[in-house]
Formats: sequence, structure tokens, C-alpha cells
Amino acid sequence: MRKQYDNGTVAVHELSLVVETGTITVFVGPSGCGKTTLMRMVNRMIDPSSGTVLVNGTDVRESDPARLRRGIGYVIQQAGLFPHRTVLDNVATVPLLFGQRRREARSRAGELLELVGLPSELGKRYPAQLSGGQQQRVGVARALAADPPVLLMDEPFSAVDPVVREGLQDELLRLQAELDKTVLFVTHDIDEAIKLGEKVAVLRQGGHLAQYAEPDDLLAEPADDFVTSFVGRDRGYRRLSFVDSDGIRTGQVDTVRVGETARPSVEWQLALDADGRPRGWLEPGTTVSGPLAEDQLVAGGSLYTEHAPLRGALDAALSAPSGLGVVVDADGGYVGVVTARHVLDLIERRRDATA
Ligand SMILES: Nc1ncnc2c1ncn2[C@@H]1O[C@H](COP(=O)(O)OP(=O)(O)OP(=O)(O)O)[C@@H](O)[C@H]1O
Repeated sequence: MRKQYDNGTVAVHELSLVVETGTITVFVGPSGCGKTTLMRMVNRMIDPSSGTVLVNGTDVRESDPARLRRGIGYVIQQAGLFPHRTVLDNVATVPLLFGQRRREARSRAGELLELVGLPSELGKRYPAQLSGGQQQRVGVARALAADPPVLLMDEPFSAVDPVVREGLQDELLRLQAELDKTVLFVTHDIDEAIKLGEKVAVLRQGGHLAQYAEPDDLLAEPADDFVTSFVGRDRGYRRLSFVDSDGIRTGQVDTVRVGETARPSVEWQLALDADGRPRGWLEPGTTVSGPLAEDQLVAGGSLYTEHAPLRGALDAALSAPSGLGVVVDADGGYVGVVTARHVLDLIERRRDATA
């Protein structure tokens, strides 16, 4: 399909692509490359100049717009909530519009708030009384209220800080594992695209499709210079997100307990809390008199949960002051340590094995 606006701007140039049902497909590209135009052609807020959009095999132009949009949730940046309605009524908007009883709609809205990770008490507040990340979750809950099979998400997380953003991304992946929606997700952040997309469509100016591939393939074999520059210089490192850590060597390190007496050592010692979770490092040569307190510790690096992809293991090693990445189990308990050398050895061994 193609979209040329009245002023002559070609926002989408002869784009043709199929999105798998029940998966997250991410559209990524620089500002102005036609991503929003594309989303809006799917729910008929904009009509294509030529070509067709099929949803479940039906041309959207043959569907009644109100019915069509009921089956397609739309989440946008800044959430776009109604400021004078409570959070609960915001979420219940569409079901009410379609004649559901107020009591039922509100009770379902309360369930949806919990589903997106918000306490239902927040339902009584107005949008301005929530943080940006909470508003974004309400936006997702509202889009899910009509239980649409298709969700359009247009830069839904770009207005929040990186930490909140990561939480929202994790939440979306968790929800998707449960709900199996067909999600079309727009972003200009390649890291977000790679994390969320089962397939990623890279667009360039004029809505040209530069590459449509699974994230790992995109990083391994960018189709051209544009995609190469877009996926960035760190793509070798990013690709480790898709590499398993089977067979990685790990080691052990001396541990001490916070609140107990620690012996001086010429080695780094890892401090654990009473539940065996890492709290930080005791630097070599530190003398401790009396029970070990948290303020005597050097902050640790990122933690690597065992069996997670290799990127986390390398990051843990590189970010630890001791150079020893801390490996934890699913409950956060200390398991062992991993070094950058261990990660590189594993990569080399695998390369040798396939050569
Ligand atoms: N109503 C309109 N009339 C004319 N041109 C438009 C209109 N809407 C968008 N455009 C132009 O079409 C192109 C694509 O816009 P679109 O909003 O789809 O891009 P985008 O990739 O979503 O951008 P961003 O990442 O900045 O949101 C841009 O050049 C834009 O200026």
C-alpha cells in the first residue's frame, strides 16, 4: 500500500508486509519515516492512497469503522487518557460505549488494572495524580478493555524514563505470553525493537521497508548500510542477547555475611544478606572491626540470572568492581561468579566447534 498526503508528502511508499497473528511485530525507523501513518491505516483513521490493509483476511475498508476499532486497541505516547475521568472510568470507556453495564465495566476495569500491574485502588484517582509510567499502564489497560485481538502501540513507552520503560517492556512481554494478541508496536529505539519484536520491520524515510526479519538475523546480517547504521555499532554485543549460556564456566568466590564478623583478605569477598542474596563487595585489604555493615561495601555490578542469555553474563562481569560477575538463581540467591574471560571462552569454543 501507499500513502501520499494532500500536500504531496509520500509517508508510505509501496509497503507490502504480512504480520503474524498472535505475535509482536515492531516497526522501527527514524522520525518521519511513516510509522504513525502506517498504524493509522490499519485502524482506518487514515485511508491508504492505494493498496489495501487486510485484517484477518478482510479489507479494512469493507469493515464498519466503529466495529473495526473495537477489535483493534490503540495505545499512544503519553497514554492519551481523559483528564476529567477517573482511571477506572478511563479503562471502562469502550465497554460502556458498547453498552456494557456500568457495574460490570468497572469491575472488569479493576481486573485489567491489576493485570497491567497497578493496584486497583488507583482506579479512583484522576490521570494527573499518577506517574508517567502508571498512566502508560492505564493506557494499555484501556486498550485491552474491549479484548481486541489486535493492538496498535505507537511509541507507548517513549515518554518515561529508562528504568520505568524497561519495567513496562517486561510487563508487555509478560502480558503477551498470557494474552497472545497480535501487536503492532512502533518505536524509534532499536533496543526496544529487539527486545520486544518477534519480527522487526526497519523502515526508512518515505515508508520504505529496509529489512523485515527476526531480531537476531537483523543484527547478524543487516541488509544494507542504512540498517547497519541503524542497528548501530554495538550490534555484536547486542546479539549476545540471543545467545544462550549453556556450558559456560563459572567459579566461586569467598563470601561474607552482612552483620557477621569478616576476616581481612587479599581477595575480593562477596557480601551476602541473611537469605544469601548479594549485597556488594568487600574490597581486598579492608579491615572490619565488629559486624560487617553495608556502608563498608563497594556496590556490586549487574547480577546475572543463571541460564539467561550471554549478554547478561558479560555485563555482570564488566560492571562488577572485582571483574567477577555475580551469578544468581531465579530467587536472587548467590550461585557463583563469571568473568569476561569465561564468556569469551564460550564464544570461542562455539566458534571452533562450528568451524
Ligand atoms: N496530515 C499530514 N499531512 C501531510 N503530511 C503529513 C501528515 N501527517 C504526516 N505527514 C508527513 O508524513 C511523513 C510520515 O509521518 P509519520 O507521522 O507517519 O512518521 P513517523 O515515522 O511516525 O514519525 P515520528 O517517529 O516522528 O512520530 C512525515 O514526513 C510527516 O511530516
